[in-house]
Amino acid sequence: MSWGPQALPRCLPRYRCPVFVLRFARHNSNAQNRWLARQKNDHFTKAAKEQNFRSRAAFKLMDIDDKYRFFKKNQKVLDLGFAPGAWSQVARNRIGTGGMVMGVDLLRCAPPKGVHSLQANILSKKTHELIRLCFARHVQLNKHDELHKDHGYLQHMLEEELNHLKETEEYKELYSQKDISKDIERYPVDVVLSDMMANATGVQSKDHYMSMDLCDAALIVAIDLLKPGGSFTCKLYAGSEDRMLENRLKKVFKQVDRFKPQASRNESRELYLVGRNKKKDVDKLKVFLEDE
Ligand SMILES: C[S@@+](CC[C@H](N)C(=O)[O-])C[C@H]1O[C@@H](n2cnc3c(N)ncnc32)[C@H](O)[C@@H]1O
Repeated sequence: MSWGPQALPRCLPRYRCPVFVLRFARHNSNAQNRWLARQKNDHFTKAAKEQNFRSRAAFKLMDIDDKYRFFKKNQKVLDLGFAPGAWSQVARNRIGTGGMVMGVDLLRCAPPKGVHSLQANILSKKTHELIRLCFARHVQLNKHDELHKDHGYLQHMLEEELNHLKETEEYKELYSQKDISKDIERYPVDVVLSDMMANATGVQSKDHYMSMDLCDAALIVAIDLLKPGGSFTCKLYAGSEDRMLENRLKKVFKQVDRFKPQASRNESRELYLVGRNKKKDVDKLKVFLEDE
């Protein structure tokens, strides 16, 4: 572990004073020790290990789906912020081998067996276009290693790939179509999941706003790609604007619920919004611009 100023959270000024750095390092390592001890004794962490899930987060999604039952066999599922991959494992198990799960994450992460993956930033519109093409089966993104070999971060390659795709007939057909009977390609996804979370700064309001931005990005993906009747689940870090987000969801889904899964720690400000039964012909501008 590095103890230099770069190890400090972003919320703190970059003090060069060695005494401050040492005190902070001691405080930080105490917090880490407490976190490790808590993880070691945690029932869900043990159960995740026993059941070969990549993290205890698997139990949150199982709990959510046990209550709202949105997974069905053979669905197409988009898992935003999938790394390390526990939610994708749960989705894969619940939809069976006839469906498709695609995970998207900023981080480089080999996906679980049977899951497609894309290393990209969901805040980029290009990522949304690639996801559509991938689900519409016009591109196969399961060539993870080739795509990532020489470029840790994929944005540059996504742009090249997208420029190339824009010249193909499939792309032109997909984006020029007006025929509503092609809904499968227009709205290729049955379930959108988002467990995205940026690195916490420890400043509550900042963490809340960062979480709101990620939820809004996930909601835009759902408006653009999720089929009518489809379902949506997103994690948020509670704060002053979560009711506004919930209201936006109500313009997109017929049923909207808040849920705190058992595996979510009581002291954590995280909670989940679940939207079911997506409405037809949702107007994005009305969702985001009209009075709440
Ligand atoms: C709590 S983890 C997700 C855990 C995952 N659901 C699981 O079950 O293993 C949150 C993830 O969101 C990702 N993330 C944060 N911001 C993102 C962004 N703008 N685009 C894509 N992924 C993002 C992070 O890299 C991180 O891997």
